[in-house]
Amino acid sequence: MTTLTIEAEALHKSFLSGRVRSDVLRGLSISIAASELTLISGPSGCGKSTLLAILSGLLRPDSGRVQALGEDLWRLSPTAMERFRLRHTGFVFQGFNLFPALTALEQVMLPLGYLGMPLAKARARAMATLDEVGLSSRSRLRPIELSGGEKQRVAIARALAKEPELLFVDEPTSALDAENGTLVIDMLHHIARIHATTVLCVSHDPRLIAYSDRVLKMEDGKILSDLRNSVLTGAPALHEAHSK
Ligand SMILES: Nc1ncnc2c1ncn2[C@@H]1O[C@H](COP(=O)(O)OP(=O)(O)OP(=O)(O)O)[C@@H](O)[C@H]1O
Repeated sequence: MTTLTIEAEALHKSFLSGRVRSDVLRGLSISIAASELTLISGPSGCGKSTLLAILSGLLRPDSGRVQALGEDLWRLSPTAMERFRLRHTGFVFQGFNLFPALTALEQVMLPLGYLGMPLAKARARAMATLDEVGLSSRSRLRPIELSGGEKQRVAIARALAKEPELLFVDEPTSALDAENGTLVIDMLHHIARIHATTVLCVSHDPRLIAYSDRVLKMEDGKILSDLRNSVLTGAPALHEAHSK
């Protein structure tokens, strides 16, 4: 049976630029299954990042509802929302968002400190997570000493170390070359599989499709199609499940 971790209903979001209002999400509904890598793809400006921000508790929708891990997300108080994000979610962004002054190990330890984890335990966990992304030998280096692919892997380790149920990923490969891009995609797939993490990724990188369990295509503020990858069930390619 599929367990749903995120269910959103009738999301609307518009932005005002000067006097012009643009409707970015127009009554979008979506359900995300647990322990899968779901990819949201679609043309530039169609609202992918806006949707991700709303589903992850970073941006309030104008209307509609988001149920995440059983919580009615946008009814939480600001403090409860902050706690929810700290305990249950991890983020990976296109620009890595690493602190220039911190080593790879310190970057990964940081959120564990916010969670109140004792230093020795946080250090051991951070080292184990860096090892998992193939960077144990790079733990003492600062971002300036790391390649783009390595920086993104540190960002993944930082998000993963606190073992979040939900991992939100925005354009993880757009700053990377083909080899590093593929490595990062493979890693996200591995995380969903091995850690049973729900990974929700927005990207227009077609390489991500083959690694995703499900691909949702967005256009004009709505989900146009919902494709399930049947690689896991032995079939070779994506097939159309249904469209909304
Ligand atoms: N804070 C904001 N204020 C005004 N307009 C915004 C804001 N955030 C997003 N938009 C607009 O909303 C639309 C959707 O943006 P969004 O970043 O969600 O698209 P996207 O599909 O992720 O695009 P891309 O693939 O290029 O990153 C765009 O037209 C963008 O300019």
